[in-house]
Amino acid sequence: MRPSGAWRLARRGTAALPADVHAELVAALFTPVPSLVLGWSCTVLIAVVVSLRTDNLVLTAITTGLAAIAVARLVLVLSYRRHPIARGAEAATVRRWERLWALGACAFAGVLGLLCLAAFVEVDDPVTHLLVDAATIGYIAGATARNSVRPRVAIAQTVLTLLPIAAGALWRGGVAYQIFAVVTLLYTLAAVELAVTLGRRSLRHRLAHGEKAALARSLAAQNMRFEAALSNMSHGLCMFDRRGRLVVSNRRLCEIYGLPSGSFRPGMSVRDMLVRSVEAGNHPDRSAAELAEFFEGRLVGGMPSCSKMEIAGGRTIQLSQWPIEDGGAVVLFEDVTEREQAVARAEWLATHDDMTGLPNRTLFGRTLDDAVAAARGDGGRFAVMFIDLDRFKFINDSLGHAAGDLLLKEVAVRLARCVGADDVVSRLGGDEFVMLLRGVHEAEDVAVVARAVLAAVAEPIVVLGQECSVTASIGVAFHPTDGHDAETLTRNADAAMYMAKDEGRSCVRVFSPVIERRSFERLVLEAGLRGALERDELVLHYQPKRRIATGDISGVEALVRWRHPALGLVSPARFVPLAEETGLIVPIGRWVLATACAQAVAWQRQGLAPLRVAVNLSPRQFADETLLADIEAALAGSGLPPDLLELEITESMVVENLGHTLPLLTALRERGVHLAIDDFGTGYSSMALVKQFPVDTIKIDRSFIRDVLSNPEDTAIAEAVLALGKALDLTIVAEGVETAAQEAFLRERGCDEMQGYLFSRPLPPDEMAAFVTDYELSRLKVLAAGQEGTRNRRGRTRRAGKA
Ligand SMILES: Nc1nc2c(ncn2[C@@H]2O[C@@H]3COP(=O)(O)O[C@H]4[C@@H](O)[C@H](n5cnc6c(=O)[nH]c(N)nc65)O[C@@H]4COP(=O)(O)O[C@H]3[C@H]2O)c(=O)[nH]1
Repeated sequence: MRPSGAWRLARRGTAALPADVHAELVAALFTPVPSLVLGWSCTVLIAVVVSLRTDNLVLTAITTGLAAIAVARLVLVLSYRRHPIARGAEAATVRRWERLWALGACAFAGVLGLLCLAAFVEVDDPVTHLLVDAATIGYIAGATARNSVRPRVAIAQTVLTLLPIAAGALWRGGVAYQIFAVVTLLYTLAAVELAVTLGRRSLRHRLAHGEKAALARSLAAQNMRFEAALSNMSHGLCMFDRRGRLVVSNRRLCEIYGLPSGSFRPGMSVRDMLVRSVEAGNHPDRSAAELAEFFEGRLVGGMPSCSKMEIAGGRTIQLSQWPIEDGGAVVLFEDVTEREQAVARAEWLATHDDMTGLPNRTLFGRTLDDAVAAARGDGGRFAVMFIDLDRFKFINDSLGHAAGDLLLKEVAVRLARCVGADDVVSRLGGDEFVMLLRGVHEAEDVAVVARAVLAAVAEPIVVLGQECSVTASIGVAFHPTDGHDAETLTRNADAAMYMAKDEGRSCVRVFSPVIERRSFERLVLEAGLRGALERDELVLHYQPKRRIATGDISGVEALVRWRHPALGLVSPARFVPLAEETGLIVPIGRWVLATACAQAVAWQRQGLAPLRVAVNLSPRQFADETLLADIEAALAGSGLPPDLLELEITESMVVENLGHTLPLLTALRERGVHLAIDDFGTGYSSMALVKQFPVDTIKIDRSFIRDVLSNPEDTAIAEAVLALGKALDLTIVAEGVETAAQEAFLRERGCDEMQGYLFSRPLPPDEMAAFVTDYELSRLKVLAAGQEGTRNRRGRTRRAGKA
């Protein structure tokens, strides 16, 4: 059998002892005090008796020394009582007390031994010998027991006292004394063995006790750490035994369930715990019995599992449970409400438009995919409606993004009101919305929704105190005729929407092969437009205007064209809206201004009379802050006098941002540039506002001129604009005049100028110069012919008079 740790230590010296054990052993030497004092007193008393009885000087002297040592030891013991070895005392202190004790003990034993030896040598009295021997044996018996905790001291005392007795007995001689000496020696050996054995035993005992105490201390520390860890855990925790009884739980568990700390006590059943939780109002719609059924099955002997529990206040608690070896389980509770909400928010954001709350492109795509898949099974028909706000970019640019956002939010609310519960409205981004209309089969079904959408969007919207009006252009594609997948359907509805925009906006177009072709063309145009300026593919044509009363040319309008390498000469009606959307209109417009001004000067240099050149401005260009600088640069670069430049703007451009427009128009006017309102009658046509603008000319849109003779409404509008022009002393130009009858109508009502195919189509610069020259020549000829005719008539009259 291997010796235990204590046994091994007992055999080693002080240095190998743990400090606390050594301190305890040394402290044991000094207690109990009464037996000590009694032992010493008895020994000294017998020594005194022997001295008095024998009246021997040597014995008296030794007795005096013994008494002095006893007193010194008593002082030492009393001093120790005042300053006992404290817990955790330094090793040096312990060693000092041990040394002092050993010194006192050995001195006392040595002098006692000397007394015994002297008694045998000096006195021939068996009674004396018996007295000293009895006193010594008694002292040694007590000393061996007390000093066994430090066996070396015990052995030293035994040897120092008993060996002199044995030596004295031998010296005395005689059989009895010799037997006495031998017995004393044997007794010495027995006492030494006893001291060693007791010493080892007591050391073992103390070491074991020390180990136990250390273990207990470490367990207590571990418990404290466990308690601290339990209390400070961010998770709630509880442990159940195999009968489903609570073994331990922490404070956080009570916090999670809003219960006072200590509500869950060891020994409670799951059911008891759930009753507490139900009473606290955590489970408004579930009973403790229901909940317990759910838990108990999982707890005992269950598998590791994770589940979630919704509790009152919209909170979510995640429960993770693990079985433990003895058949019980540990359950961790985590309040995952915030995490769940963050995940839900992230998921929502990934699938919704944050601003309007509508499904975004991703979710709409998925919904449409599902609709396609479902329709594939039952051959169902549904429609995708693409909605784009007209002139939204202008509102955004002029009123600011905050206003634009508010407008989009309001539009989203209105669109949602136009559809049924099964339909979906989504915002794809910017001002683009798309709808999935499930319950529609015929174009007429869609038309009902489209009309509702147009009306809802057109209702004026007040944003940031400003009333705004927007319209919508709508494109529709049907499943399965216009596409068999989500992407194609959306793309074709988008193409139809562009068609609606091209055809005047605020209308609906259903996808068709024509639209498909146009949308392809649009893609081609979009791809080429960016480099058209650099590749020098843009050209200007000019259309002359004529004063109706006099017949002379009042000016020309510059109209841009794009010489597309594949599509030929592309009309501005097709690419200007595209340029407007992409912002390319700003550099294109800058080029038009510079080219038109330079051309006007070039014609003059060719010998033509000065012609005022009119240039169209687009909304985006008009809102661009470089416009004034661009105009000044065009005038300065060409040398054209400012009054020979006219800028054509639409009513809406002016009206929609008066704050920006009025100062700009005033600045242009101050520089002498002419201003004309184009397409008058198609927009706001607010007479009051026109009065405020520093404009020179109003152009009646050609859509009113086309049927001015046959459509009473168009007649009324044209007459009203002419009356307004007269009242405000503005020049009125009629656009799109194609017939002499239209011109006659306009002349009769006092229209100032006309522009249209009747007079001339837009012409390239050279042809324009030739046209003007020819026209002036023909006018001169007509004038000359008129004068010749007059002369001939006068001659005939004179001749007739003479006759
Ligand atoms: N049916 C018919 N049409 C006639 C008649 N007389 C003239 N037109 C057409 O009417 C348009 C007049 O220009 P607009 O109203 O300013 O309308 C212009 C203008 O708004 C825009 N545009 C043209 N050039 C520019 C430009 O340089 N910058 C900007 N921003 N827009 C331009 O494109 C529009 C269309 O220009 P165009 O295709 O050149 O079409 C021109 C012209 O060719 C007629 O008797 N009958």
